[in-house]
Amino acid sequence: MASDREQDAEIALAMATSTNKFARLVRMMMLIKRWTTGQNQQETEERLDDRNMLMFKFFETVAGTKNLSIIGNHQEESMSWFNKIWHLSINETNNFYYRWSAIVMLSCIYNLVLIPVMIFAEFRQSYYKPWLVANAITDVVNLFDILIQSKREFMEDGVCITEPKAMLVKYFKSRDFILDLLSVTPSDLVMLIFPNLAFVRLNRLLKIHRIFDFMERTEIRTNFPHLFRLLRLIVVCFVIFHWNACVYFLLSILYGYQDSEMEDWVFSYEKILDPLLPKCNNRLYAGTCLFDEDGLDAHERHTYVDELLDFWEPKKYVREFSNLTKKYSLSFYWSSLTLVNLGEQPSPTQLSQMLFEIVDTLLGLVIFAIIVGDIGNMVTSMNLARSTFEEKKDGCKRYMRFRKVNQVLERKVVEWFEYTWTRGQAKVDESKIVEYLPSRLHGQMSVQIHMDTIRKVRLFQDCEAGLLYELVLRLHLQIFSPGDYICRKGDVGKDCEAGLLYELVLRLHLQIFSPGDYICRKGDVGKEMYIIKRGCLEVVSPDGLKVFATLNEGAVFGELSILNIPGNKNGNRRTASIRAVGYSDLYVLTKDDLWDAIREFPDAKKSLIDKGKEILRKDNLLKESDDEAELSDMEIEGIPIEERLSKIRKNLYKLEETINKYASSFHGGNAEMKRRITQLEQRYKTRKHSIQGLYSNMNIDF
Ligand SMILES: Nc1ncnc2c1ncn2[C@@H]1O[C@@H]2COP(=O)(O)O[C@H]2[C@H]1O
Repeated sequence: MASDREQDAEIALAMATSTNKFARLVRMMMLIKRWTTGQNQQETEERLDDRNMLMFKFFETVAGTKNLSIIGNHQEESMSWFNKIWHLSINETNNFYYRWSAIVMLSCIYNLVLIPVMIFAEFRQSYYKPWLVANAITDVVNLFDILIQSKREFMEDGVCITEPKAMLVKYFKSRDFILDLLSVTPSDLVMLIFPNLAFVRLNRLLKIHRIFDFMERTEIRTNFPHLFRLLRLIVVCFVIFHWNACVYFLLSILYGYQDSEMEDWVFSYEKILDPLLPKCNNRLYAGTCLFDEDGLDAHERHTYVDELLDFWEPKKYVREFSNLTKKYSLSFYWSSLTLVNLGEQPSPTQLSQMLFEIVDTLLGLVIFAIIVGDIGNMVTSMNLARSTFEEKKDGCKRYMRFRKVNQVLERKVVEWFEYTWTRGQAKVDESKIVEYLPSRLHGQMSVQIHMDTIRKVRLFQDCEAGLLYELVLRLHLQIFSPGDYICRKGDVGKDCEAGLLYELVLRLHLQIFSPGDYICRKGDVGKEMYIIKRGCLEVVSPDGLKVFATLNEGAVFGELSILNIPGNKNGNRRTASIRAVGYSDLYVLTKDDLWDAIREFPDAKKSLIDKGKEILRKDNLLKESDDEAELSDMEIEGIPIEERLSKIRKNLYKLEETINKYASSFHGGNAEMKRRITQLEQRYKTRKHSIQGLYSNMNIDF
């Protein structure tokens, strides 16, 4: 029969691999049953008896096994309790540290809220003992936090340091250690003599930075950043209002609020009376519970006010609130009104009251500005994706109307916008994310997203993993509208003219010229060709006096100098000057773009060159030659041989630079490595005995 352990392993394995939910549920039940009937009791007891393991198990339970590490894990069983704790290291990016930060944050917030509340005598009297117990718990958390902090891994020269002593030294030298130490100083002992002096615990607030630390971590982790920021703002406002309310009440105590009246600046019971409520529900029992005003003028109520009071006297009751509630709520009300600069409270009469009001007003202004700014930022960033999308969509619509795009195409574009928005595609800018991420992470992400899809492609099924990885990195998503042709028969060879025109159109961009502007001058090196979208242009002599021809909408010019026509007497120089007559909109196509496009269309290229030759021949600018066939292939390809050579030269320089860079970084790395090995050797020499002791404890031959 298989052992319990083997059976558990089998069950667990089956659970992990099974896709059937019901089967998983049944197996889970079996496991729980086996556990509750104590089949593993002996094993469990053995484990619990092992005191050495208890402490580590605690960490394991809170953190999950993967979150903590012990140097030399394989020796874990034989290590003593102290050794296990000593060699423990905590990575601050893992879940354990995050959860622990949450506990420390709660303890800080507890102190932040409860310390000033002790100003209220009623609270002190009612909750003194529970308060002391809770204080003790938070103090234990703070003490334990010192241990956790001293076990935090850190980075040095890009290396994660997990050596116990190094972690300890790093923490002891830090500012956090001083704050942590001061915050656990037992200042509460003063309360043995003065039990009401809750403010002696103020040193606990030195750990307040842990609240901000936790908030930062949460902001990075959360999937609802806006909601989190809103909650954070509310909590911060509450804490500030709360402290201000407690200080207000402290001043009220100092000025003696017991005999104060409605008009006094300090707290007064007269300002917050218990509310009077009707005993009966006047909406349900209108007949018996509502004063009958039939035949009376409701505007003249003062004439029958006594009657009204007599009617309500037996039907009313007082909803009593405790003094603590009244004191706190009125103080909080005062504090919030003052801090948001609404005022409307009795004016201060004493110097300290005035100072407090001034400080509050200034603080209120700052808080108000921060709140307004924060909420403004939040709203802007919440709507950023939407507004960017709207801007693009509206811009596109305006453009289509301006360019008089037909309605069918316009509708299609709008539908495409709608589709990309509803599918979430428009809400993220994938290209920017790719730019931002390091290439390795981008690779991992692409593998996650696309690998499943690419594996399904029959063509790639037997490919090496490396090739698939390379392919996945190069994939990008494109959305097509219903009815769109993704490709058409005959596109593959790319030798049809329509295909070339399509390629060219994609590369065109618009330029507008003013009347009298020269688009190009005779003798310039040609780098672009032009298509007239709108306007009128003239082919003129270099001095601009003689007009050879007029070019109108739809005409093309500037192609002769960029086609590299074999035998062109002007080479790559302009054969004439072109001047705009009125405002002219021209589509510009660069030489590189033209050649990029026509390289794939050999027939179209030949016909373009032939047309160019015809024009040149007419103007006697073509050098007819029999050995045309001998012309360099490279020249026909579009890039003259000199240009190619200079490109090769440039690439060689670049290669040389890169090799030099890598060589120098290799030498630098070597030196650094040598330095570190020497350092390590020195460290080993100074701590030889302790290291040998440690390894002998772990039963490793040394
Ligand atoms: N006589 C002409 N009639 C019309 N267009 C011309 C004439 N001569 C030159 N061109 C155009 O003007 C352009 C000037 O630059 P390119 O030589 O590159 O190409 C030239 C032709 O496209």
